Amino acid sequence: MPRDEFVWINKQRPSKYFDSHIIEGIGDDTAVYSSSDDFDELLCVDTLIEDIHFKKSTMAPEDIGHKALAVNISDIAAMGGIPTYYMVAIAVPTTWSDDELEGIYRGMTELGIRYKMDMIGGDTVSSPRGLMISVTVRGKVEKGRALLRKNAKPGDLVFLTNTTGRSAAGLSLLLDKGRHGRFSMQESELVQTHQRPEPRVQEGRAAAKIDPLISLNDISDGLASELNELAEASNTSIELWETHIPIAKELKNFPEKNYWDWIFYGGEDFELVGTVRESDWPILENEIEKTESQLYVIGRVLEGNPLVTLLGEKRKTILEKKGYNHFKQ
Ligand SMILES: Nc1ncnc2c1ncn2[C@@H]1O[C@H](COP(=O)(O)OP(=O)(O)OP(=O)(O)O)[C@@H](O)[C@H]1O
Ligand SMILES: Cc1ncc(C[n+]2csc(CCOP(=O)(O)O)c2C)c(N)n1
Ligand SMILES: [Mg+2]
Ligand SMILES: [Mg+2]
Ligand SMILES: [Mg+2]
Repeated sequence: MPRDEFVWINKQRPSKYFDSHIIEGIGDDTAVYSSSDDFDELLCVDTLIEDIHFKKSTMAPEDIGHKALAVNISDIAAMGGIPTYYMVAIAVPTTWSDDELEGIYRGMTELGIRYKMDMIGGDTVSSPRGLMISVTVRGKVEKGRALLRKNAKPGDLVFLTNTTGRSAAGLSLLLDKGRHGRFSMQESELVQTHQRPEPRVQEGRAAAKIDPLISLNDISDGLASELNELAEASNTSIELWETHIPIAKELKNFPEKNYWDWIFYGGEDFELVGTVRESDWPILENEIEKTESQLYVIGRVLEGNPLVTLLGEKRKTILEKKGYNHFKQ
């Protein structure tokens, strides 16, 4: 039987933590620990590997640098936090030139500057095959206000920023034509979403204003997978309403018939999905209006076993946790 990434990680979870300052260890988008009277610290690490997360044919060096930092900033956003510092570990094969490495750092630094983040260290090694870049990001959030997955409560509305499936559609185009291929305007939008995801920090900060605290997750492995994680962490059941799921205009015009697979299971959207009490919905809507993002209600949290279901006009289907799973591809 193939291993499952999530089952495996759960097995590594220590039964207790020595340090009483740890608020959340393994199990959310970032670790959370208390540091001062005003702020809690957030810490996360995500890694990109050549041929798994990118190929030279799908991403320019600048895109790889941007994305390696962006996916981590996205985890800070998913906690409602502000990113502050980062460290970079890189393993480099001889097949990568100095210019390409400069490009990676250019893409990363440009994004870091936009968020006023400081790069404070890292590590450099050689690699026998394939480039690896692993970024560790530290962030902060007002004391006791991290937006944990377990905050979802029965009765909450499920919300999503913008649309999903665009990154997977962009990847499909890139695998087909290569990054120097000819793309229509709409195709270029999809490609851009895949290569340069924009972390939703402003949106996470907007969500963090709501009291009591809401639940939030960023979408790396796919909408279905992330909602299953929310359901598991909060011991609730989640029902999605098919007619409420937003479909990006670029997907509607896409010749590919089955964009629903990309929407639910594609991954790497780095949008935010969460749950909010119905009475707080207008406040969230008002706060998100101040950002560049659209906000959609896509379902409701119910009591019951951790499960994600999709209610269509005629039928009800279970959305399995079958997004991207590193041990199952
Ligand atoms: N090898 C590992 N050892 C210990 N803890 C891990 C390991 N891999 C992941 N974790 C922890 O498991 C939890 C879930 O990690 P995961 O990487 O799935 O979250 P994510 O970063 O939100 O998702 P993604 O990596 O798909 O962007 C986090 O708390 C993370 O720190
Ligand atoms: C060349 C190429 N092939 C496939 C993919 C798709 N992909 C890779 S990892 C991942 C999930 C998120 O990763 P993680 O769980 O590490 O955050 C997805 C959707 C890609 N980006 N590039
Ligand atoms: Mg995450
Ligand atoms: Mg991770
Ligand atoms: Mg992540």
